[in-house]
Order: sequence, then C-alpha cells, then structure tokens
Amino acid sequence: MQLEVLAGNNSLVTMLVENGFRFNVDLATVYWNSKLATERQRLLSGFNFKDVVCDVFAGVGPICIPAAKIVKRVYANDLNPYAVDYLERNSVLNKLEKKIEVFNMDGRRFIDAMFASQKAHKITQVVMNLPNDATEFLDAFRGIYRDRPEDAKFTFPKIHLYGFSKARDPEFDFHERIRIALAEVAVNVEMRRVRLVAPGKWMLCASFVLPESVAFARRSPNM
Ligand SMILES: C[S@@+](CC[C@H](N)C(=O)[O-])C[C@H]1O[C@@H](n2cnc3c(N)ncnc32)[C@H](O)[C@@H]1O
Repeated sequence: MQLEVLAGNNSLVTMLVENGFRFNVDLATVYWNSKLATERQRLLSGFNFKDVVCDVFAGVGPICIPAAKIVKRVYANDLNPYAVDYLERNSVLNKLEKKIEVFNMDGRRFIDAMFASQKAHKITQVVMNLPNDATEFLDAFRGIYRDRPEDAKFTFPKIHLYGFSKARDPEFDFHERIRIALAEVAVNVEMRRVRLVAPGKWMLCASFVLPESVAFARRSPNM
C-alpha cells in the first residue's frame, strides 16, 4: 500500500506501542497492522513458559517479541531484510534479544532448517501469519521427521495458521485447503474468525497439532 506523509518531517519511520511493547517501524518498507492487536493478545494468551515458538513470517516482531516475554525461546524469521533489521532492533528495544534468534530466509527454507536441526524436538508452537499465502507453505511440514531414528523423542508442534476466505462457509473452505495442503484425510482443527477484512472476506486463524502421519510422511521426489 502506498502511504503519503501529510505533515511533519518527510519520513514514515515511527515508534508504535502495543500492549506495553515498543516497535520501531519504517512504514515504507515493512508491514504493520494495529487492527490485529487483539488477535495477537489472544494468540499469546495460549503460550506458556515451557513453549518454544517459531514465527515463520515474523515481520518487525509484534507476535514474537511479546511471546519472548512468556516462553522459553523464540526463533523468528522474515524474508524482508528491512523487517529483519527492525525485528532485531525491536528485540533490543524491548530487552528480549537474548531469547530471540532471528533468521532472514524464505518461510519454506526456514521450516526445513528448523526441523532438520537439533532445535526441532523443542519447538512447541509455530505461527504462520501470511494470510494470502501461508497455506501454500504447509507442505514443508511433510516428512520433517522422516530421517529421524525411531527411538528419538518427538514433539508435534501446534501450528497457528492465518488465512482469508470469501466462501459462504469460510471455516469449511479454509479447513479443506489445509487438508489438501497437508495431503491428509482429516485434520483436527480449532478454527476462529479473526475479523472481516472486506465485505464477505474473513480472516481466519486455524490452530492444529501437526499430525504424526504428516511429520513422518515420505516426500515426493519433486519436493
Ligand atoms: C502479514 S505480515 C505479518 C507480520 C507479523 N507477523 C505481524 O503480525 O505483523 C507477513 C510477513 O511475511 C513476510 N513474508 C512474505 N513472504 C515471505 C516468505 N516467502 N518467507 C518468509 N517471510 C515472508 C513479509 O515480509 C511480512 O513481514
């Protein structure tokens, strides 16, 4: 979205405060939406001190920085180098940099890298807030544990996936897309409507534990 400066110095760099956390942002180069403040609080209220969180599309940190205050450890990623720069600055600004490890990768590569590493068995929550496209990244979870020794200890993370739907039954539509993306017959999903973003267009959040059958699936040769 193109923004115009109406008054003041000719800059879109500003400081925002949300739920007591401070965020330095350049609205010309990074994403910010204050309308999601309540949803972010709701999501965070489900995390606890034992959790290890992976934020795949972290932006400047409005989910992962407050999460770091609650949970044991956070791995935060964004493809946009400007967002990553602000994410690092905001981690320091909120004195949480010791609990947050920042990555600058494509979301699919980030999921692959996280679950191929020793960090995998500790990750309990995965946040995927890229509502236009996040469903298309779900196939990255297929086979994440396929090469692990059978006697290894596994955690099946809870995934919080955001999406849009214009369907008459948005929950059914979003659930179908998740099921197809995971190539799974049924997925036990908690579904909630976040907000109406345009007439007839809902933003939804689907939360589900990664099915064991998906985590151990064999990958097709073209993946
Ligand atoms: C809707 S914003 C959400 C940001 C933040 N979680 C929030 O709640 O404000 C989506 C973020 O995903 C990032 N992004 C887009 N495509 C990506 C990709 N392929 N891999 C990783 N990050 C991506 C964008 O740069 C943007 O910061």
